Amino acid sequence: MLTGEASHPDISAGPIPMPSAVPPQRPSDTHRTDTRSSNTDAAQTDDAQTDDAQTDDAADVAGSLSAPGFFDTSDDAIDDLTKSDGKRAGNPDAQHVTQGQLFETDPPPWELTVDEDVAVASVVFRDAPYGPYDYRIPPELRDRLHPGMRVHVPLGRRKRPTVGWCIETKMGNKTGKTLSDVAEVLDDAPLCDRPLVRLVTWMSHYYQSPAGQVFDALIPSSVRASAGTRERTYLSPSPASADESVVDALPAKQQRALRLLIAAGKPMTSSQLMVHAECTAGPINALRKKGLLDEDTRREMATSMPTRWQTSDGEKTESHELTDDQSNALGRITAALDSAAAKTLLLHGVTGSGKTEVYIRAIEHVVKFGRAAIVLVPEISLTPQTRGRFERRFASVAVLHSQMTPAERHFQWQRIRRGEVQVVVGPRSAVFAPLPRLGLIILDEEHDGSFKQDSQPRYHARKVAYARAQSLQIPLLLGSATPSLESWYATQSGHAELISMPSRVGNRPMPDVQLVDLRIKDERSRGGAISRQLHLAVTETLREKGQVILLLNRRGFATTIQCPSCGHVVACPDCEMPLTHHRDGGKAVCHYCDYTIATPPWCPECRFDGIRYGGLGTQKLEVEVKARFPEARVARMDSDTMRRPGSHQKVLSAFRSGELDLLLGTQMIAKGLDFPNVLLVGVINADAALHFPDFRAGERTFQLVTQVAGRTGRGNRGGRVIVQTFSPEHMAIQAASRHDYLQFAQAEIANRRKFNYPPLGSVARIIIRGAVEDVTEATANSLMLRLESARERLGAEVRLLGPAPPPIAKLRGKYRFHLLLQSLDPLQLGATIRMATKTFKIPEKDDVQYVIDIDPMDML
Ligand SMILES: Nc1ncnc2c1ncn2[C@@H]1O[C@H](COP(=O)(O)OP(=O)(O)OP(=O)(O)O)[C@@H](O)[C@H]1O
Ligand SMILES: [Zn+2]
Ligand SMILES: [Zn+2]
Repeated sequence: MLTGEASHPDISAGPIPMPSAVPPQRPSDTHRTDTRSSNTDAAQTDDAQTDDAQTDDAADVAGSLSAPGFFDTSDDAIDDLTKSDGKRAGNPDAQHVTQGQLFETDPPPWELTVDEDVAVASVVFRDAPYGPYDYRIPPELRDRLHPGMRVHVPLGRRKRPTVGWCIETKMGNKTGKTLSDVAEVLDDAPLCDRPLVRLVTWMSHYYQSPAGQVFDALIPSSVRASAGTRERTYLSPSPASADESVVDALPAKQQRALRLLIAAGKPMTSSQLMVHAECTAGPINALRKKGLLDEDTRREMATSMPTRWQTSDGEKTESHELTDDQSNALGRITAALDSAAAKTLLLHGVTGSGKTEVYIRAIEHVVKFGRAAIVLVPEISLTPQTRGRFERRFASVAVLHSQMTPAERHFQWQRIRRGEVQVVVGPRSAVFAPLPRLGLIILDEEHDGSFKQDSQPRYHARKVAYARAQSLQIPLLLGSATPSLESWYATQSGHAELISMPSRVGNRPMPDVQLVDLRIKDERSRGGAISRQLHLAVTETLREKGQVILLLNRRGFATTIQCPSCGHVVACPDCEMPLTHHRDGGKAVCHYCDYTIATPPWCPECRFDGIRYGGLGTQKLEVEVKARFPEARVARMDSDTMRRPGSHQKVLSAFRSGELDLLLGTQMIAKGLDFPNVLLVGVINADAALHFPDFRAGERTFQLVTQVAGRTGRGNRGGRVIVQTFSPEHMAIQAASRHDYLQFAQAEIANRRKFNYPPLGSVARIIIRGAVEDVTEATANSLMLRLESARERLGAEVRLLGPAPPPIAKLRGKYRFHLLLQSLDPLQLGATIRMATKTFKIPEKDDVQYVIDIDPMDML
């Protein structure tokens, strides 16, 4: 039984298990949002803080909230997140023992004096990586300040008060020092509840990102800035107007307005009064000047929110009778819900097996008990189709998406927080939706790369969802036809429960996949991208009035612009990567930084007239398709054609209604689409991503090919797939062609085991960037030395690689180097980085920054 609040342990009660320090003395005002730079080491303070760096570092490592790895860690780590950790917090001389006695600490060498009568707030900041720092709460602020509110406090030598977030209030100053006072409380009510505050501190620790930045990711800026509210000035009669003789001496229009306002008995805005008194602003302003009106300015919620989304794309309301696979899956999910345990479930259902219906039924079960659910989807799947499916089945759905205005975002956030919403559907940031009675978190297409944020804090929504579900003791449901190896491995190691849906709804067969070997000359088409076989298949499909999807995962027209005479390749001056030629507008564009120039008509090096466009992008494919199949109605979908809000849904509904015959595009056409009349899917070049210098290259290729192949055979007319490749024998492509996830997963796990790559071990990456190449490299080298010595001091088993230039060795004018860390134990890995960077300083003149990326999803 899913019961009420009581069955969910209250994790909000206890203090946050992170050590506190006094405010730093040498802070920095010049911190950049996404990076640690030269002098940001705010925790670098006086006396005991640095006297014995080893004790201090180790205490920090151990006393902090341990970072749970994704499934692959001991339950102790999770306990840290779920339990109020009273025995640790504020008791720095306790013996902190984590895995394998690794971080046992000596008692600190100084005596502590505890002042029990002082009310203390622990505060974290945006640009101070360490902390929290303790401040005294003056008596007049004691009742007003709660965790989750912002405060103004003095920080180091800064002249102006700094904004910080209060994460804990407590009695007793245990720092042994005199604390500075909280200067001001900035919010009337907490911006997030205790469990979310705890999630922030966990994320800050695990991702090694300042907690203030994590708060910024958690709370929409419009909420922080209280956008969506507006100031309105209300008018009421002033005391002077009580004198009848004064009122009578007025011009007629002014009299009428004033009498009306007195009669109304409640304040009005001047525009309301103008309507009622049928006058212009003139008489009202005159009354103001005479002091006959009192003004009161208030901030109010703007009430009605316009929405720019259409809700339906013509699909009928559906409530299917469940297939056997679906009922079995639902049964196991409801069992998990009823057990009120923090179970992780992986729903592995082949494409078209009806996973969405299972999600909806599971949420119905949650809603029945007065609870709510979050459904995370890849941003690109936030189509009206997905949205409609949820909106038709639940009374109150909040859909979050990136094209919302700040006011809309604010409005939805408030609704969610007030408990008015049953289901939140949104991309990765929706994992933070402040639902007061959350009962289930779902990640659809859980393997999708968009769940990882590529700016600070570099979190993965799956891991954050896992942490949030654990802390609330609720189930986490992951769903995919091509699960990430992380989630798959969790089912093999007993950390997650596997639920399989091996067949399609209605027992439809999986589509036939045919591989075309592009190494064989006869298979390639002369001067084109479409092989003979694919050409034939498209022709047949169009003749049968079926629809076609063609996947090419590269936008633009030509991917290199090269001089055949001297060999010069036109490249980005800031990134040194080849520019891509875009035919619309004749532009050459850098796909890494958007640097754009007019495509040069001759070679900029040798002036040779006859520069060549090599490589294939979607624009060139579109030209070829239109030439080969002139009668077909074709649309292209990639991030160039889909810039305008709504263009995505426009093309998809045209395709659904049969106004288009052929859809070509990048991976955005590979996901989630459910169109029964698609009889053919063509993959133009399956190896495009296969030979990337990234251990996930095979996994990505398998996922992409399997997912796009899954777009066909979803109706009663069958479907087939043609995959063009230069590597037909590659395991990922072989497995995808047979729809054999298991074969792929087993072979790939074996590959990863050789190097302890995730999911077997953990990886972190540190990117160092700067304007001067050798200074940047020298910084990378000295950071490496620090990592080596931290590893030694901790006795941590961590492999260190680098520094080396990554594939993108220069980006936006900055040289880049990276370091890779690898370990079987995420705790040791995190601790090594923490110790190495804690006191790492880069001289300001070097202008070098570094970024820590825990569990990186790409190595570029
Ligand atoms: N029990 C059912 N009976 C009939 N049709 C169903 C049933 N369940 C789902 N469907 C329909 O089957 C189609 C496929 O379902 P859905 O899109 O949920 O599959 P999926 O597993 O999410 O696939 P993919 O991973 O490819 O996105 C949809 O059109 C859906 O309406
Ligand atoms: Zn040339
Ligand atoms: Zn560039």
